[in-house]
Amino acid sequence: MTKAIVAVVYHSGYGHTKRQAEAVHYGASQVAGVSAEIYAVDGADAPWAELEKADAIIFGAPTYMGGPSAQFKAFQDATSHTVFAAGGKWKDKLAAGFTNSASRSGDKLATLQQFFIFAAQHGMHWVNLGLPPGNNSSKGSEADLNRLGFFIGAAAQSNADQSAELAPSESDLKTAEHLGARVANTALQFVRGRE
Ligand SMILES: Cc1cc2nc3c(=O)[nH]c(=O)nc-3n(C[C@H](O)[C@H](O)[C@H](O)COP(=O)(O)O)c2cc1C
Repeated sequence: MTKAIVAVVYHSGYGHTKRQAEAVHYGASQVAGVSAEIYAVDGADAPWAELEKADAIIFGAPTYMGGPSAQFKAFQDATSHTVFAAGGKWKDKLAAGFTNSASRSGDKLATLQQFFIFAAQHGMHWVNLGLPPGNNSSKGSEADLNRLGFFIGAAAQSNADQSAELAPSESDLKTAEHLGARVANTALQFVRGRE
């Protein structure tokens, strides 16, 4: 049976984005034939060998000051040496992204766009969220999948005064699961196609 490896690599300062990352990982792990892995990173100390083996890498970080957290950006910057200059080790892998922040927008789009550019620099193929926007009509609600209305990746919102046990919302976690499953299914298509 065809096997594909999907790696989730993320940073979380206070645990909210960790919960989102775990939901992405869970979604990927539910797809038959996929081995799903999850790694927390903080700067250049990262599982480079494991990431090189993955067919898809899903990037995640909280949005801090309108971009990925500095800890995750330091991980990204380290790939200049460990991945790019080392021979384009991530070329033709799949990529996707997710982010979480306190405000409903909070400039999360800037973080996801930054991940997209980062993936393109490595020659990776970007997988978008693939869900219609939720909660954008009189019949919508906060329980809708993709309630924040993103297309490029998965977004989550965590109230600034709530701990990671309470936020992000169930709908945001389900949206994250959807992204993980979508990337996993797409990774299987790519692996089968290459075979
Ligand atoms: C340094 C810093 C900068 C932040 N900047 C933003 C921001 O630009 N937009 C926003 O909506 N929330 C911002 N927040 C709130 C966090 O995104 C929010 O608390 C998030 O849930 C933290 O995720 P974490 O628990 O995974 O670290 C910021 C928080 C910190 C600590």
